[in-house]
Amino acid sequence: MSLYHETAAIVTGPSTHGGSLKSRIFGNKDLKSPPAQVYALAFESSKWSAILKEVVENSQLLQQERKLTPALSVLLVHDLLLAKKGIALPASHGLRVAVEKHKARIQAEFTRARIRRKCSTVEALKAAVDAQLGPPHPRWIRVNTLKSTVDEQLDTTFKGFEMVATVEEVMASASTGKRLICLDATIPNLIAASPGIDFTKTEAYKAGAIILQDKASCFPAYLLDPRPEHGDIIDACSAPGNKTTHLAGILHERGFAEGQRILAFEKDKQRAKTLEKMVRTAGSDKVTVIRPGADFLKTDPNAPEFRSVGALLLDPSCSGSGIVGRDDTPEFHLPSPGGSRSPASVNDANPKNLKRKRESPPTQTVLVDDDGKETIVSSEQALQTRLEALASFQLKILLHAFAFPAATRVTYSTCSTHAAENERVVAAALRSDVARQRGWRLLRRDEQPRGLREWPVRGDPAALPPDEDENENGAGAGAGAGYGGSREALAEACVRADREDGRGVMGFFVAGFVRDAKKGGEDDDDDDDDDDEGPYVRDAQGRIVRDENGIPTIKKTGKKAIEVVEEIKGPGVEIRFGEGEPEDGDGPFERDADGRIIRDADGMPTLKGGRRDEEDEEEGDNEWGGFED
Ligand SMILES: C[S@@+](CC[C@H](N)C(=O)[O-])C[C@H]1O[C@@H](n2cnc3c(N)ncnc32)[C@H](O)[C@@H]1O
Repeated sequence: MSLYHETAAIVTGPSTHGGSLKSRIFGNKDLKSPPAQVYALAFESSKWSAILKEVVENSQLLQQERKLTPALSVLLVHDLLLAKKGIALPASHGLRVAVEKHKARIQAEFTRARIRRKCSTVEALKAAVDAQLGPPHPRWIRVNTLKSTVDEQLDTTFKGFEMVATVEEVMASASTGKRLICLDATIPNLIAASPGIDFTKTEAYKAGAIILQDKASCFPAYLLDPRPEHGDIIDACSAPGNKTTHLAGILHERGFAEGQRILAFEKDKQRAKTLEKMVRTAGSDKVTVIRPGADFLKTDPNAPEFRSVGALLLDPSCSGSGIVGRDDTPEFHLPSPGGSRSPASVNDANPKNLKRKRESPPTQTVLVDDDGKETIVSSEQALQTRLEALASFQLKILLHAFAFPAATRVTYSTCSTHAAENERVVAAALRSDVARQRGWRLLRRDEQPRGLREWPVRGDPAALPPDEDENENGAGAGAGAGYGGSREALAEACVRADREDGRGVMGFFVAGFVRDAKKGGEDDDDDDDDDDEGPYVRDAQGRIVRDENGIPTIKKTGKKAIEVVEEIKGPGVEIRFGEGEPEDGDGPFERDADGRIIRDADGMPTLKGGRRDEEDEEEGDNEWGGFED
């Protein structure tokens, strides 16, 4: 089968089978033609197909040449008009002859299509067609400080490039063919280069001195801001290793503390091999301990090996909806076999209309997450179900990280644009027991490293329900219930990147969490729950399940909390549920100045009035942690 027949089968096959165009082509073992050639023809023809459909229909090609199918006609006419070497078939091949016979008419229709779009040259038409794909993205190159410096790279890899001041100038060079670079103003050691330049053949790339990494993907390690005093750093979801090696680069510049390591978890053994290769090439293998096939969620945060873990970077699997070029293949427009003349669809070249087209929900989309799991999203409901499953896993990872006893910094990131995987996961994490007991809070914008403090694209407050603490003006009443402040404050602390806003980045989200090491550590009296989620039974969303009187059930015993309280409370202690705070608002036990329950040497709480709870001791139930959710 020829290149054209194979490509026609791909572009007309169901796009929901086999994932993105790239994976459908490169994963197709039956292809006879080189996959790269099939991909280039499929992609470029799709990009031009709205115009080519018009040309084929208006030239009546399909009526004249009955053996041509609509898909074949678009592919062949594409190469006839736009490929440097024309149709890639021998001159006597039937398909080539069938199209070239009508060359004059086809070219005349192409000229008419161009003029209808008010493009004075073919170059101008090409630029209009490229505009369909949104702003061109620069090549982002992170200089790996373990192996090189920006100055060294400017003198070698980027010799001959012209330095400009802004990324907008770099992006604009897509149409001029100039080779431009600029030093990024947000992330240290990051360079933006003109779109379309292939750096994978350079010596620096092969040696691991430069790493191709989108600017937004550099946010998490920079926000985590790892330092020698943080002890071991966990990268919980590491492969392919962009952020693992970035962490190593930052720590290298600051100087690793004696024995300080990066512990890199990767559940997928196959992906762990890529991680190993990347870590080795980047020269960070001596400071990185890779756990191939290890599930971060199965680690015991209190295990001695994690005693000195001070910071964790969490970049879990997500829907990947922010990734540039993952499934951005333009629609393939087929000409009508009947040859009805196309209306002069000038709107197809109007970038405004094209953008609207891209944004309108596709009839059927395939979500491909980092685990390679594909979900056909044919309805809003199917998308919501997938997002809920991802968000529940992402929240679990975050709460697990909060439980590491010495941890004081955590970053949570996704390459998703969905609030369900982003702001809402952050809000749910802040509402969790483990966050409250250990004192985790968001790293405010004014506390972030300068580059991200100044980065203007922030979280979306509208994506969040009002906080329990928030008054009707939207102002937060302070920490405590809910996520401890206003929606605006939470959103301001979150960092987003928008792939459509002309800053040349992929869609991304990151938030940082910090806590005071003294609160909720191993010795903290309040921190005696069964697991990360506290002592009460919870629903799938992590909310405490209460009965009609507002009474929670204790996980360990299966008893209603009131029954236990009845068991442990002494005479005269009145506890009211469902009306807010019991008694004076602090519960029945004595508390210290910081509000923590006072316990004796055996860990038993002391009831107000001085009585230690005997029955509780008899039951052997010393897990009681008060009334806080
Ligand atoms: C978004 S990717 C990470 C990208 C990576 N941080 C980078 O910048 O190169 C998510 C990765 O997490 C891995 N993963 C998912 N769940 C995991 C778990 N429970 N424990 C460890 N790794 C996990 C997936 O296999 C996938 O390789």
